[in-house]
Parts: sequence; structure tokens; C-alpha cells
Amino acid sequence: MAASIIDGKAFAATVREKVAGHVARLKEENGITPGLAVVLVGMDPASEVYVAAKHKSTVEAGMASFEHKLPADTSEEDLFALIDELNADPKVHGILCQFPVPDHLDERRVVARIDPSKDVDGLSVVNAGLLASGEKGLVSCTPLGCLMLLRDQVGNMSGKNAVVIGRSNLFGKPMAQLLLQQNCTVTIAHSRTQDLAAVCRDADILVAAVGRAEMVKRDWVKPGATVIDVGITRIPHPEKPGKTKLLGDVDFAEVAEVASAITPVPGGVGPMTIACLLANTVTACCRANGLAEPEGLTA
Ligand SMILES: Nc1nc(=O)c2c([nH]1)NC[C@@H]1CN(c3ccc(C(=O)N[C@@H](CCC(=O)O)C(=O)O)cc3)C=[N+]21
Repeated sequence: MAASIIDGKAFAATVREKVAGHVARLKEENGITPGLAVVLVGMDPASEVYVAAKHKSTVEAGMASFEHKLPADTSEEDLFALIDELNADPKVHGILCQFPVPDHLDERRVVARIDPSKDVDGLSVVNAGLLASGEKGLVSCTPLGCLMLLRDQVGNMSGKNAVVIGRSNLFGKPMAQLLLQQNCTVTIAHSRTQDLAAVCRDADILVAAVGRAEMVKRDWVKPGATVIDVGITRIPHPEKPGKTKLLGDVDFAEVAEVASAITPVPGGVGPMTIACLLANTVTACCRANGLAEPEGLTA
């Protein structure tokens, strides 16, 4: 039986609509406009595309967007001075520093400089700790987006076996925490895992975030499993010269024949990431102003 294809693009549009509704209410009833600041250091072409997409979605949702493009040789001192300014600016409710940053900068130190209550990437030690303790913080956008898709697709996840391939702070670890909160039995697999295929075959929910194109094959997947593909590898397009094509971590054509549901790449998890960035900004804005949190936009 062929899997149903989870339409992340359509779902993200509904999230963005909800966000826009909350934003309109905040403006009307409270005179507050949620604001997101995005900092880009250097001119990585992929990052420029993402940052432009974030700016567009932020404005479309009715929020204020503050873009800061800094030269590649910006010193830590100058970057920190900007972050300190944004931390102190009441018009800015969310701050994101686009990664990767140039080699002379240290991502961990950059994240640590951002006020945790404005850390809409959920990367700070404070937000990671709050999530691990089951308390309210800000949750990294991509795992939050995957959770929203899973809640919609699977519903009650209690007791299910969930396997997350990948253990990064940005994705694997927070994803595992969210699945644990849903009462899944969670396994975090990674590059050193023995017999990864066998571990994956146990999963009712399989989340792949390793960054290796089409690594997950048909025989890695339990029949009827729900498969979430977080990978994005850009390759030269096989048919169209000069164009590129995106591949996920899952061999989509094969796995779609055994899974019950699967996210495509593109059009799956990716669009949810930006939608959740907007959602986190609204959440941060409500908290900063002592207002009730938006419903349906948090973990
Ligand atoms: N501090 C930080 N936070 C991030 O969240 C962050 C980051 N740095 N650096 C780069 C990665 C990547 N990322 C994506 C966002 C949207 C799509 C997305 O919308 N993808 C579309 C298509 C994109 C296309 O066609 O190029 C899709 O999958 O359908 C993908 C990837 C956020 N990231």
C-alpha cells in the first residue's frame, strides 16, 4: 500500500494563518507588533535565500522584521554589541542568528549571548534545559514543526516506538525530548549506532535527520510506520543543467511503498521550520508582555 504524503507546505500555511490571526489581535487589542530580528554574518548563498524567505514570511504574517547583514569578517565583539542591542530592544521579541557563521566565530558563544526569552531557535542552554525538564521555554523550530505534523498525522503517540536518527542540539536532542513528552519510547540513533537498520525497523515513528541523502531504505522501515524526513541535501539537478534538486535523508520512492505516511522533500518539514519561527516569535512576544500564550502554536 502506498503511503499518504504529509503536505508540510499546506500545514505550514495553516500555522502561518494562525500566527497572522494572533498578530492581528495583538496589534488591535494590545497595540503590540511582534518583531523578529535575523542576523546574518557573511554571504553564504544558501543562507541568503533562507534569510530572505524568513523576512518575507515575517512581513506577510504582519510582524516587524529586522534584518542585520554583517560582513564576513565581523568580530565577535561587534556581533555581540549588536546582539546586546537587540536583547535590550523592546520591539524585538525574537532573535535568530543564521548558521553557519564564519569560522572565526563560535556558534555556542553566539547563542549564549542571546537573551533566552528571545532565543526563538531554542538553542540556548536555558531553553534546552527547560525542554528537558518539561518546563516552558522556546523549542527549536524544526522539531516543533515535526511535532505539529505528527500530532496531526498520528494523533495519540503514547507507547509508540519513536526513533530519531541524529543527535544535534538543533534537532535530534530536542526532537527526542518532544517525543518523550508525548509518551513515546524514544531511541536516539546516530553514526555510531550498531545495526542502524534494525533499530529503525522497530520504529512506529521514524525521524531522519542525518544529512545523508537517501540513506534510509525500504528495508529500514516497519510496514505502516510514519516517516518524517528532516534531511536537505542539494545536488545538481540530474536532468536540468544549472539547476539544483533537494534530496531528503529518506529514499522516498522506496520507503513510500511501506510506510503509512511520509513527508516529502521539499514540501515537508522545511516549510514548517519557518512557520514555527513565526510561531515562536509570537509566543515570545506574548510572554514578554505578560499576555496569554497563543493556543496551538507551542509544544
Ligand atoms: N540559526 C539557524 N536556525 C535555523 O533554523 C536554520 C539555520 N540557522 N541555518 C540553516 C537551517 C536550514 N533551515 C531551513 C529552513 C527552511 C527550509 C525550507 O523552507 N525548505 C523548503 C524548500 C527550500 C528550497 O527549495 O530551497 C522545503 O523543504 O520544502 C529549509 C531549511 C533553517 N535553518
